[in-house]
Amino acid sequence: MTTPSFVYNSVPQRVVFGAGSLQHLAREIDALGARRALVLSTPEQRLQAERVADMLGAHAAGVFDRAVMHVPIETAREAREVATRLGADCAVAIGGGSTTGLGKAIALDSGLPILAIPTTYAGSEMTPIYGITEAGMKKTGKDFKVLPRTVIYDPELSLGLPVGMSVTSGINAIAHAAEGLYAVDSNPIMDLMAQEGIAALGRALPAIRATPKDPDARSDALYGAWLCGTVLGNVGMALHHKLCHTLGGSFNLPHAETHTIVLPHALAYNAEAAPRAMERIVKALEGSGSAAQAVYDLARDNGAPVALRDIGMKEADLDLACEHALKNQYPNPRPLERAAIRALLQNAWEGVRP
Ligand SMILES: NC(=O)c1ccc[n+]([C@@H]2O[C@H](COP(=O)([O-])OP(=O)(O)OC[C@H]3O[C@@H](n4cnc5c(N)ncnc54)[C@H](O)[C@@H]3O)[C@@H](O)[C@H]2O)c1
Ligand SMILES: O=C(O)CCC(=O)CC(=O)O
Repeated sequence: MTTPSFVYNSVPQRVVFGAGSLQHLAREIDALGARRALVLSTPEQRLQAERVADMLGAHAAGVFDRAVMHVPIETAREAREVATRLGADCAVAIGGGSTTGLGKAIALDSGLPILAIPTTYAGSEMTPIYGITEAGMKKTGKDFKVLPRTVIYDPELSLGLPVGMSVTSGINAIAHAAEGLYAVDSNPIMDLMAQEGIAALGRALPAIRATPKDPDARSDALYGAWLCGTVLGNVGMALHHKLCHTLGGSFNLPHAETHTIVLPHALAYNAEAAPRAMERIVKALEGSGSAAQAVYDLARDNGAPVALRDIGMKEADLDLACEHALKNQYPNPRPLERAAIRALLQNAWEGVRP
């Protein structure tokens, strides 16, 4: 096989990886040239945020603990005001995609550098993509100002991530890599990262289910999340991400669970149009059937939800979801066909194995 032509953009970002790597926080803040860090978290992770602020000592400007999913504009404004009032010259985001997303909303406005400390596998820390919700509509955009300058991946911080959330968050990460493998602007470097990322999560999730505090499995999962997040940040996403964005944004479905349920069906939809991508997914997951089945089995066998009806989606809303998904055209290996997408949504709602 000859190597195809491609464009690859490399972006400067520093990653510090390993159990206990949070101990290097002060050094990393110093390397950013920052003096006063505003620490961000959700209310649930306030204690972790306070620990981070304690480690920063005089370099902590304060803790803002009101991050919530999908970054409501009101929260973003409040956090921006707090950052200005406290004279922060850097934001430290400890948590999942919601907290990193809040840091991005501050950076978008002020250019403040972000140091991200991810504790889920969503992968936002590796992307220049931001999302802000205003008047019930989530808008996303891309700006390199919001890409965290430094990321500290410390698997010890995710030891307490509940098993259910670990599995769905891990499959959210797999979705980034899977769609990266058939992206219009894919490239061989991202393909390598995608396959390696899927394989790491495919190994890690069952191990986490068996032993939630297994340090090696947590480390493997975070490594996979890093690789998959990098793919999301570098190449364009397709039908699957569009569907999840619609289902999350318009029907208020939970983010990682929605990804987990929809991915097998989106892969089945694209299977014939993207055979090489499917082969790589099957290989990474050591599956015996199709890529769609391998992802479905990973979810089902590890206790994750497999049906949209089980996470609050109404059957009566499937037509509207289909309309939304067809509204804007976007690249996808298989053309967007109304009847087939409606069938995909029905299958995902019922939770049938593709
Ligand atoms: N911009 C991007 O590139 C990108 C990528 C992926 C996801 N996202 C966004 O991120 C959001 C979802 O992020 P998420 O799935 O990470 O969920 P989340 O950040 O909302 O976290 C879910 C819950 O888990 C808690 N939590 C996180 N880590 C924990 C830990 N180690 N132990 C115990 N509890 C923990 C959080 O405090 C929160 O209560 C969505 O809004 C999504 O759109 C953005
Ligand atoms: O930051 C966002 O809200 C958009 C990117 C995103 O959520 C990626 C995903 O669907 O996992």
